[in-house]
Amino acid sequence: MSLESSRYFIEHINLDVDKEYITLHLPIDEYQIDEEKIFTYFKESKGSRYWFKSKDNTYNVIGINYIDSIWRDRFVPKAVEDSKAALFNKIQQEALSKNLKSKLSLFGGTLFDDKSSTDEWNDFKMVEFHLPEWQFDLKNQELFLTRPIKGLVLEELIEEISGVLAEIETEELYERDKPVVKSKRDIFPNEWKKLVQEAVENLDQDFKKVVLARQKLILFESRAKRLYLIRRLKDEMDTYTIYYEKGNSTFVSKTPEKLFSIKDSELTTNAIAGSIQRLDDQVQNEAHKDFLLNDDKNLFEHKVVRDSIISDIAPFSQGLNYKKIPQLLENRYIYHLYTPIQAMLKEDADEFSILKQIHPTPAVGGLPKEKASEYIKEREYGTRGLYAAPLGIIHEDIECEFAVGLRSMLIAAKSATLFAGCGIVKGSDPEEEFMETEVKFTPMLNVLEATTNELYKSSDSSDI
Ligand SMILES: C=C(O[C@H]1C=CC=C(C(=O)O)[C@@H]1O)C(=O)O
Repeated sequence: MSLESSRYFIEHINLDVDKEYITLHLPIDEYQIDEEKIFTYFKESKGSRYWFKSKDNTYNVIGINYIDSIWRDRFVPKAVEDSKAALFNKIQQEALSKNLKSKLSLFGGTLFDDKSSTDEWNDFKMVEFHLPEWQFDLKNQELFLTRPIKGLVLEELIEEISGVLAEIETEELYERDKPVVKSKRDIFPNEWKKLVQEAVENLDQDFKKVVLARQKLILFESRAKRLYLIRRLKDEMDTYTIYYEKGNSTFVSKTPEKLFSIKDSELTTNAIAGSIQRLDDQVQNEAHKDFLLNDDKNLFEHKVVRDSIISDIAPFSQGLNYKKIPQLLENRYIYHLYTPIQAMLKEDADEFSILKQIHPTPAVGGLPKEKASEYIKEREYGTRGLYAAPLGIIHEDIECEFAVGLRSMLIAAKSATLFAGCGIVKGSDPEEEFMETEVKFTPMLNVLEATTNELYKSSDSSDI
């Protein structure tokens, strides 16, 4: 940051005493900083940090210290919209340079559903979005710093910012200890297979699909090192990176699935459903891809997801665009059937009403949506919390991007709970679905370097 030019802008700011916060927005492209250095510098802020990187790199945002938040125990779109407007209204936003690209954002989302939560999700509320004190936009190399206006000396702030940036830049990055995994075990594996069988028997002409998830529990010898995770999360391409600390919990996801994004009144979303494993063997992979693109069960599973998303967004749209035949989405460990969808939004559309309507898509819930959601709430073991939930970035206007928290885990002091599910339709086979969930655990097992089977507890794996 050129101090001189920022000083020029600072001198022309009049603090607005009717506002609670001031946000300074400035370029940081002169500094060599990255996510690891930022997290290393702000180690004292543990429990109040996030990192959200979108699949296409539209966003690569890190937030440190939740200075203010909007939250609700129930998801009422109008109430959340009002809280968002009230929060942005408290902020005096000042740009310290011309031609800046990023926008001030809130990060957060909603829980999967309102099933009363076990203790493990206590740190997270039904709906919450956070305004960070420090928001680093690594894509555009810009910074937003938000501070209370009361008692503020603006000139000192600019010295503080350049001091902090210089220190971040010189942070030493050294080898991080990998978490020592003591054991891993599937939670109720046999019961889950029975549940799948029961669902297959319950499905009919009306109740077409339900997504059933299961969990894997990993225990560490000592506390999981967060900086180690940050480094490991850089590894996988073509997925979102979601790293979300709140209190004593950390939710981590490497999801391939966008829920939707809105930019310039255009909504972009996709249907992702229907899967097959990706192997190291090129010949076998070609056979897998060919099978997936032509398999009736997977094509049906995909079509119900696509049609449901389209009917959910239709009331908000004045034009829809998508192809009838699905494409392939190639992730590191898995292939999915994939249909990109675009919609031009009506003028009065708002992001929270769309979010409420579209989530859960049948890729994570089922069809019909209400019936499937009830089934999951009643029959699935445990609470999903942020697994398969919408998480993302919102702005003062309607622009936003939400991902679906798949391929994910919840980390507490000395444990990680991994989540994976799959779409059950008529004809699904419990053993095959079990194997598919195994594949979907791989991204998080890989982050923890816990892919080896030797770590499985020899005792009854359903015993938790
Ligand atoms: C529910 C999950 O994946 C969904 C997303 C893509 C493909 C899916 C499938 O083929 O079953 C699932 O619907 C999960 O990863 O936990």
